[in-house]
Amino acid sequence: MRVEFKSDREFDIIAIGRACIDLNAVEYNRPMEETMTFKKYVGGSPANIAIGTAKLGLKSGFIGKLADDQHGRFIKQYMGGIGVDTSNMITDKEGHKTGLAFTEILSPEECSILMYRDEVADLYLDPSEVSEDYIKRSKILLVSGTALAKSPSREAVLKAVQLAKKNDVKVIFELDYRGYTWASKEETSVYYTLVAEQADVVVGTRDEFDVMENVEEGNNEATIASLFKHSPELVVIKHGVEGSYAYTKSGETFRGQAYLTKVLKTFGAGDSYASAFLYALISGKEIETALKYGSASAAIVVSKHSSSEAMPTVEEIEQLIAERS
Ligand SMILES: Nc1ncnc2c1ncn2[C@@H]1O[C@H](COP(=O)(O)OP(=O)(O)O)[C@@H](O)[C@H]1O
Ligand SMILES: O=C(O)C[C@@H](O)[C@H](O)C(=O)COP(=O)(O)O
Repeated sequence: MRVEFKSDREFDIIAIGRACIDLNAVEYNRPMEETMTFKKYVGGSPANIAIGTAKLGLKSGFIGKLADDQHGRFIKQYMGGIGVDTSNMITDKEGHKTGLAFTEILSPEECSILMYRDEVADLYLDPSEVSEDYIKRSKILLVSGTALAKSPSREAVLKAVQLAKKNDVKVIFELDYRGYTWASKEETSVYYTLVAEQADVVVGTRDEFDVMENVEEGNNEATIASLFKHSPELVVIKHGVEGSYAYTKSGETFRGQAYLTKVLKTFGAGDSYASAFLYALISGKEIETALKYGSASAAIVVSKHSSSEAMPTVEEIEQLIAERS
């Protein structure tokens, strides 16, 4: 089965949410307390996806708010340089800061992220800064769940979703749960459910769907039974190295196997997976093939040091799939 997109759109994908900085431990396989050097990359899940899809040759754009400082300027310059349209990346004028994510790589399997996200510019995106003229030029609006964590970014995203639906732009909801940013899991559950029920495609890990449903140890069957009563036509549930499942409203289930690789760190898997999965869907590939693209892209990124800069090309993804078939 394939997902249909409007063909007459200038942009393939416009992402909305945070564009931040990742500071990845240069000396890894040790606790962060013993790490003295960090390498700077652009980060933030939706920014990583905009970059990942641009590297795959899609026309991508971004709606977000950047700090008026060196980090904000670096992010805009880097994303523009990769080919992401930055015309709707607004510069904050109220002194808010760029979000920072320090990554700890204790071992390839034990990674964690220490986030500095107080008063971050991205959560100050205002609804008045979301343009219908921009959104309606795209096939997809990619919404990051973290952008729903606080007002006014929350209302900006809700407005963007309304405008996307009005203009037949497919809404892809990446749950992207970052607990640190939210007041409570109850609150997350309310806003995740609100947007998931309006989205066309919902993507997340099993744990993230549990947060959305406000349950412990939920199951995929219950998740899809509930979501398919509403707008979603496709739900993708990721289970880490055990792979992923795609469920369609018409009743099909597809399984994507992870491609085992020499892992350097585990973060970046989700964003690289989403980039290549969406690339394949937009390119008209079957869902089963799109799962392979997502898994191969993730396998490449977990074997490298960064999330954004490590995003692969189509050739690298196709080569890995061919080698493993
Ligand atoms: N250690 C790993 N080795 C290879 N592929 C992986 C690994 N971890 C995750 N992946 C791939 O990345 C996808 C997304 O990973 P997951 O950990 O579920 O998401 P997230 O990074 O959003 O938490 C998985 O479905 C799998 O294909
Ligand atoms: O999303 C962030 O703010 C941090 C990311 O930039 C970081 O690279 C990361 O954690 C990506 O993780 P993923 O969800 O496993 O792709």
